[in-house]
Amino acid sequence: MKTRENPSSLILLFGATGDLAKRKLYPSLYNLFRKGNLSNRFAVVGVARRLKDDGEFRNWVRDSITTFGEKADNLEEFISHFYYQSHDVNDSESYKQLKELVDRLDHTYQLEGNRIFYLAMSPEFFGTVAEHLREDGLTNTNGFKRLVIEKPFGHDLASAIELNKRIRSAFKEDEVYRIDHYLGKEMVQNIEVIRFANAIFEPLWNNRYISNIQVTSSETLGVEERARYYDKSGAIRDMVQNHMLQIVSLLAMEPPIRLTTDEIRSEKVKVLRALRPVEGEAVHDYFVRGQYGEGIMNGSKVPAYRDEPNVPKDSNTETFVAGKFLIDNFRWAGVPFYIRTGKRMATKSTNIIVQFKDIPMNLYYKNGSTLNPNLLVIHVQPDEGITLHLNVKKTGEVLGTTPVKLNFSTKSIDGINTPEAYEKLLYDCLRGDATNFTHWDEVALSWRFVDNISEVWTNEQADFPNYAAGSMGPKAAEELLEKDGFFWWPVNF
Ligand SMILES: NC(=O)C1=CN([C@@H]2O[C@H](COP(=O)(O)OP(=O)(O)OC[C@H]3O[C@@H](n4cnc5c(N)ncnc54)[C@H](OP(=O)(O)O)[C@@H]3O)[C@@H](O)[C@H]2O)C=CC1
Ligand SMILES: O=C1O[C@H](COP(=O)(O)O)[C@@H](O)[C@H](O)[C@H]1O
Repeated sequence: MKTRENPSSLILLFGATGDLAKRKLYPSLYNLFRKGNLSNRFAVVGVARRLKDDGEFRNWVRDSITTFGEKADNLEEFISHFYYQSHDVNDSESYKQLKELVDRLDHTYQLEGNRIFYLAMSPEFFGTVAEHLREDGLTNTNGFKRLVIEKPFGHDLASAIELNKRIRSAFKEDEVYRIDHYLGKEMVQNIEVIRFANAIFEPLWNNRYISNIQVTSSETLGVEERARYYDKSGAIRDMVQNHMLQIVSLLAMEPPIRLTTDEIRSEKVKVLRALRPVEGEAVHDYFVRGQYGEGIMNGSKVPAYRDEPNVPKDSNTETFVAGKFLIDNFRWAGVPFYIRTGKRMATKSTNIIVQFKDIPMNLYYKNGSTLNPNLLVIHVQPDEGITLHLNVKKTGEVLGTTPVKLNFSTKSIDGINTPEAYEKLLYDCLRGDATNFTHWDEVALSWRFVDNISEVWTNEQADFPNYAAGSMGPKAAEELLEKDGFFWWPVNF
């Protein structure tokens, strides 16, 4: 057991009866516990409005783990650390009671005043809760205090600034852990290692050798039960402002001088500062939006976005975005970074394809044949690994070449499933490592970029739907690359 090196902590979880807590947070915490990555000195206080006592709450947590996680022998021991308070976060009086409970558990479990406040609830409450935590003395502690905050962090730059002000009235920047769960994914974390630990890639990682980079994050699911949130957000705010721009930052950043949180984040910030703004009419040249119509998926008919529950029949919200980013610095001048993401697409897949430039001259030219470009594919999900596409001699021929793939899969080397993103991020937070959480500067710069696009799209009614559920998005997304002489490589290439 590694428990001794892990700090004790009380985890105060707001939104304890919600979907995220049930599907991700309890199973992840339990995984940490059963692997010895959570100190035995911990307690979880769940907060939500629903009336429950500790026993009912523990049943809820147990159910969530047996349904969505992996069960093991010490599940009951784990669950005995859970407590519940029924509490409306707008009700000022409840925080006093909460403080009493927290102080009592602090003493019982010898938690040394260490506190993690996790806001797994609708963003409209983030500011209110943070302020109450300060006003009612919950943040007044001798141990560490950390605020984990779910996305979305604001709806645009102005609302993000406002929210940040409220949060910062109670927590310092280095106490705020803004979750972007893509930063917890194994292969997203691997981008830095692939780049900075391999002599064969680092010297080529620039505009002299790379022609373009493509990042695809396609989903097969539709909007599900989340239309009330999603229809006000759309894919640009839901996926591009955070996950896609984070991936682009990691792909484009300069090597940090050392692997500290501040150094890594500051290199990512520089990329976001170097993003060429896309505004006004240029939005139409650089970005494509789409909304799914009805279609066939897995042999069954699925409805159009506008026919999903709680979606207005004339919704102008995009469920698909493709875009081209240009990064105006010495390393990347002239190299397009293409991204696309959408719901109800043909396949669930996230991957990154780095396309290298053609060699200066083809010695193996035969009957009009061309050499395939070298590609480095980083498979983020569902498979995790990398594939390097090369050309080799075609056996038995003098001039013939054939493409081959060198494959690495994390499963083949580790033989186990890599931990779920939330498990890694919770672990980082417990240890006080904020590297894989987004700094305020990253959030602000991302909104600044995205706001220009949203503004144009909000003011123009789109001709939706423009792609069928089960396809890879609208035709205009293909044309975005074709006009630059490229095409989207297949996602599972
Ligand atoms: N679900 C997911 O997969 C993902 C979610 N997120 C983010 O996580 C956050 C939570 O999402 P999700 O779990 O899906 O949301 P849910 O709507 O499922 O859960 C909301 C939670 O907040 C509680 N709640 C609502 N109003 C109040 C109130 N006034 N006072 C106290 N508690 C309240 C609800 O409990 P009760 O009704 O009992 O009060 C419930 O526990 C959001 O920011 C979302 O964007 C991010 C990525 C993925
Ligand atoms: O943050 C979000 O991400 C999910 C996709 O996450 P993944 O880990 O399954 O790729 C997306 O469905 C959701 O709309 C968005 O809010």
